[in-house]
Amino acid sequence: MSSTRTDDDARQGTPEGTTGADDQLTDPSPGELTDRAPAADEAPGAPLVLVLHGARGDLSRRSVYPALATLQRRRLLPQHWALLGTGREDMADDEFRAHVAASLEEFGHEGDDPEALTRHSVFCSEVGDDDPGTLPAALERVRGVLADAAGCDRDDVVVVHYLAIPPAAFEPLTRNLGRHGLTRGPDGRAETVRVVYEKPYGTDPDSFHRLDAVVHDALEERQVFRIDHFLGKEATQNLHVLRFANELFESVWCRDHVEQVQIDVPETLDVAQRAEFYDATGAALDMVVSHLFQVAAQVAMEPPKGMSIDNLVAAREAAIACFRPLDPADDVVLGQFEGYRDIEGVDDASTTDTFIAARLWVDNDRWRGVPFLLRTGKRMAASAQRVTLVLRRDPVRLFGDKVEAGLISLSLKGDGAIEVTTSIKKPGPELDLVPGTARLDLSDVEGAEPLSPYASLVHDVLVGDRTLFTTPEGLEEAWRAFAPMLGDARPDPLPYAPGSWGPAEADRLAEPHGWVVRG
Ligand SMILES: NC(=O)C1=CN([C@@H]2O[C@H](COP(=O)(O)OP(=O)(O)OC[C@H]3O[C@@H](n4cnc5c(N)ncnc54)[C@H](OP(=O)(O)O)[C@@H]3O)[C@@H](O)[C@H]2O)C=CC1
Ligand SMILES: O=C1O[C@H](COP(=O)(O)O)[C@@H](O)[C@H](O)[C@H]1O
Repeated sequence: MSSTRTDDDARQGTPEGTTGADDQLTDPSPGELTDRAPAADEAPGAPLVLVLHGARGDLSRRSVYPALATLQRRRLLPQHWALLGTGREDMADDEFRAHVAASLEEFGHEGDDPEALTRHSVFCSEVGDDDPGTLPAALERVRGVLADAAGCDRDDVVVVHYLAIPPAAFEPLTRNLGRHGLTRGPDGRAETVRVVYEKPYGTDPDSFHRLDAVVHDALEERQVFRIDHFLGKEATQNLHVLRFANELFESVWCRDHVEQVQIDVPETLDVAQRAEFYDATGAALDMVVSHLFQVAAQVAMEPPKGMSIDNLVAAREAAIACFRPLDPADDVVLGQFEGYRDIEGVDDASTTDTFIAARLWVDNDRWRGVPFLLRTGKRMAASAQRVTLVLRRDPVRLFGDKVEAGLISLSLKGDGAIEVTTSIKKPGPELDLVPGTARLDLSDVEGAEPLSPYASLVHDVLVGDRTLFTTPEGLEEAWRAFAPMLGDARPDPLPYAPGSWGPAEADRLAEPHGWVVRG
């Protein structure tokens, strides 16, 4: 998110703008770490220890190692760094390095250099309630080695704890990090220690409050980075640039010109790989209260006072504060795909939603009366991640009903794309109006070097940029708006055929235009 950083944003002694070396730790065993001299064109940065809790887990393999490999390849890691993987059972360093390499083999990208990552990697056992495990000692040793190599004080080494562990473990691990003195630097300063929380950060308002109280017992808010990876997507980051840097878009970004906003994430994906997690969660909790609400807020926000981190976060959260609590009776349709209950790990009588379509209202002057249509589900007809502003039709009606609604649409998938659909004259002898779409794939932009959401967000953590992370105030408002879905008013999920667009009742919500993503 560096394009929006300003000089006065807190950097907290971070390696902003550094160009990391690609091989400085020739033997990463704690106590034996060495470093090579930086090349002349490598800017120095604060050394970094990334402590990856849950290093053997699915998210680490699928997303975190590939993100680190990308950052390493793109020279976006600081010059001196190390990866400490943790787990409740110990593991030999060599085995861990093989695990990282195998993960990159499976989930990495062309050009990744596993060795450039594994030479920085060591494994240690997780901190427990009473037993500190091997982590605190390993951290101290690595901190010392990196400080020596960088020629800086041990106090200046930045430590990032990434909690890639099940959400139920967030509270106990946070307590244990505090208990074993891992939430502060050696000099007691908070600035050099950051903690990244995966989603979900609480599964209802109570668990959110409980977790946040534990987190704030152990950490200062500025140390906390709550990930919502939809905010890290290139196209999501482009939303406010598209709008605030271009009069063409900003001038129509309001109720006078926009008839509907659609945030649509249908997925063909099944849930069999994680049936137990999914059956306890469902589509609404998995996607809406987190990702879709945050993206809705990115669309709905008022122009921030400036482009600093604080201003952008405040603008996004002010938008969430205007979300009207969902009306489960009128504005929500839940679905469950046929055959879901036959999946191993799913309760035979499960009423878990695998689909949700919801109409969200944003009660402010800009958006009053404009429905924000949110939809997502598993086993649907197609996969897409699309934000669309459906524009009001030709106000002077010169062309009668021939004019299709104009669309401003962003695809959040992959590297992202921006599309504008307008009515045009079909070239030819007649005055035939047809819709025409201009599309810009963000990866085609000259000089573009798109980052995956995880690479982008991990990089932001390393440089201390909190723009794209959620805050307790914003989450509090998100839970307030979602709360009616947690009570007795929650509608029963309607059955839908796998490979379909969900229950037909969901089409009612998107009238009069209908869902833009239709296959
Ligand atoms: N997987 C994904 O694609 C996504 C995951 N997430 C989030 O990321 C986090 C991790 O998910 P994922 O990797 O799938 O989860 P896993 O179930 O794979 O667990 C990750 C690791 O956490 C450790 N672990 C398990 N239970 C505990 C515990 N009680 N205390 C401490 N450590 C524990 C285990 O390591 P060990 O046995 O070595 O201790 C395990 O390998 C979750 O919060 C999830 O919601 C978010 C988006 C996508
Ligand atoms: O967090 C989640 O997101 C994915 C979809 O996001 P993607 O960008 O990684 O495709 C979703 O499939 C999953 O259920 C949810 O937990």
